[in-house]
Amino acid sequence: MITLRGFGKDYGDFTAVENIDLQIDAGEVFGFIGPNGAGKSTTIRFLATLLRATRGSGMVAGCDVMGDPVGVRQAVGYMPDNFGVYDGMRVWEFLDFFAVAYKIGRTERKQIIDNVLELLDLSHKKTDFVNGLSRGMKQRLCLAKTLVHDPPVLILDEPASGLDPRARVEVKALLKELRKMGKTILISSHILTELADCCTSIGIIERGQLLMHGPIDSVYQQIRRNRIVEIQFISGNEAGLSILRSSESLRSLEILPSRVVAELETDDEGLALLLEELIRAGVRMKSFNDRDPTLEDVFMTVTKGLVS
Ligand SMILES: Nc1ncnc2c1ncn2[C@@H]1O[C@H](COP(=O)(O)OP(=O)(O)OP(=O)(O)O)[C@@H](O)[C@H]1O
Repeated sequence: MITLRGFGKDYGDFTAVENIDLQIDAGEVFGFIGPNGAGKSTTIRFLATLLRATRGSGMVAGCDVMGDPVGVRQAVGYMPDNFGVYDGMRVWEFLDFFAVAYKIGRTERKQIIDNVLELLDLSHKKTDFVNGLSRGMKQRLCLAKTLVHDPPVLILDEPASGLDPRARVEVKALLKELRKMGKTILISSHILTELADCCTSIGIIERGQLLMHGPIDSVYQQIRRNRIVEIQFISGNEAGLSILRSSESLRSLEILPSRVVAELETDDEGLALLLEELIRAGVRMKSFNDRDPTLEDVFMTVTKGLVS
């Protein structure tokens, strides 16, 4: 549904995105992850036909991004990272404005607006002024406007940024609903945990380079050779830390107030030996937990060496 071939963008002599190759299949929810300034919005704005590529090309729903921008716009619902509205615009007028832009007829528009408002739980705000809505509701309204022309592809730039936890949960639930409706979704975020449970695949971008991408399970597996162990000491902390530090398999060590998080390049046997060594040295622990990597672990592992 979305393909990038050698996409790159320079702003003057600054390279914001190098050469990205990417493929997102129909029905996927692709999480585009990277810190501020990594090149997410630049890539997204290209796919939304708002920016020309310096090199490479892209296809969305069978339409060439640069050769057939009108076709791409018809296929895409785009949510920018920030959006403005005219003063004095009511919720239904905002949606009507976009529906007219997509050349949807008057009677059809009324029905569509009611449907998307219902889907996004905004029916009761239909005649309110947009500027009077809470941030969470504004984000939902912006999501609603991406749906008015029923596009197969949604491209959402940080849809949950600045929202409180409850509103973020609502956005996630909506994404799941939209996926069930068969939409292909590209969603960007710099908050990793935000995307962990709603994506089917992810791409990690850092300084304009796509460092890794693929189905979320295979990305986890690729870093699975590094084990993340959380240890809670009761006593013998110093001896415990010194054993960890002298372990050849140690890749990183994070000392938190409540626990120690060690990343070790080892297998089950290696972990068992380490645990034995700690116990033999008299270190007392209330937990030694080999936990599954989180999206954050994936990100830290993948970007290692590139993030200064
Ligand atoms: N119009 C522009 N002119 C010059 N530099 C730009 C322009 N737009 C973006 N950049 C630069 O390109 C780089 C990538 O920016 P981009 O907005 O794509 O990153 P991002 O990953 O979306 O970050 P954020 O999460 O902060 O939005 C940044 O260093 C940014 O300063």
